[in-house]
Amino acid sequence: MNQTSSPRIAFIGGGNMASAIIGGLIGRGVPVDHITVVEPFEAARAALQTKFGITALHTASAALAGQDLVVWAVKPQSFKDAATPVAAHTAQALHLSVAAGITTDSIAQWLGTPRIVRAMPNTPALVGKGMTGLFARPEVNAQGQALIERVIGSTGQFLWVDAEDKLDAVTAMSGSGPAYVFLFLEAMTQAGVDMGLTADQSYQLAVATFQGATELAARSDESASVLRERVTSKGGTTYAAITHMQQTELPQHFIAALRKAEARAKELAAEFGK
Ligand SMILES: NC(=O)C1=CN([C@@H]2O[C@H](COP(=O)(O)OP(=O)(O)OC[C@H]3O[C@@H](n4cnc5c(N)ncnc54)[C@H](OP(=O)(O)O)[C@@H]3O)[C@@H](O)[C@H]2O)C=CC1
Ligand SMILES: O=C(O)[C@@H]1CCC=N1
Repeated sequence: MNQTSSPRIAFIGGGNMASAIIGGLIGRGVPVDHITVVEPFEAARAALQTKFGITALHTASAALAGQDLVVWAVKPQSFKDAATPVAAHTAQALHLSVAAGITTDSIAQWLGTPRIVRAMPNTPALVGKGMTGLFARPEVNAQGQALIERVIGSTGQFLWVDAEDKLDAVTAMSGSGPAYVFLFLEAMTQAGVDMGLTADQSYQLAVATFQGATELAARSDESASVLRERVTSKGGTTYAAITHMQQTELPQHFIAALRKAEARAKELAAEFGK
């Protein structure tokens, strides 16, 4: 495995999450001919060709031999079936799974190797603003971890967790999190339209507000609650909105929703693991 030139990376599954990571890698200069994708779904193969100029394989083949890294980006329910034809060619590779819930014990059993890192990325990886939680099994050495950091680092930020089950919390937070933000954007846009703005104006205001507020939080030493209070003039407009949100227990509902996502990650492990 060469740490100085671009690694050879195979993706098993070429859907939404694989495309987001591939977009990040290509954006950071990884040559397209170092990326191999196995993807049975014709429309997904066509999308990879159009977006990245990648001709994906229909099924696993000897072309998978000699890869530095195999990235598992299939749905949790497809993982076990997908593993068998790939395992025959990739015993020497390091493996990186992004599948929600599926444990490295299950994956090690299916692939016949314990050299596995589990990751929970998110779709902003596509624009280099991803956030990925990582967990390495003890069998993955420092060189393997450095390769993962290089690959995932090309898609944005990452953090390592010291226990595998913490990835279920990461899944509920940053893995699923972009969908929560998009839901808020949809609701804010609808509110703007209801108040007489055009849909385009409302969407621009909503997106810019998230961008500005999160950038302010990222750069500030102050907590989110202090930043919130600074917007909330006593008896003013924000106060009216925040009071309604608190009285209707929006924060509690939001927290409960994230716990549902965490619980679902654990269910996926039980349903589709070994
Ligand atoms: N989307 C996201 O934001 C995130 C997703 N993840 C994880 O990433 C994984 C993929 O999710 P996502 O990209 O959204 O799903 P997608 O359905 O978009 O992509 C998965 C792709 O894998 C293909 N596939 C199915 N079976 C095989 C096989 N045997 N060999 C190769 N490819 C196969 C599917 O084809 P077909 O449709 O024909 O089955 C599909 O195109 C999941 O495990 C998910 O938990 C993690 C973090 C964030
Ligand atoms: O919804 C899911 O199950 C996947 C995992 C995190 C984001 N998407």
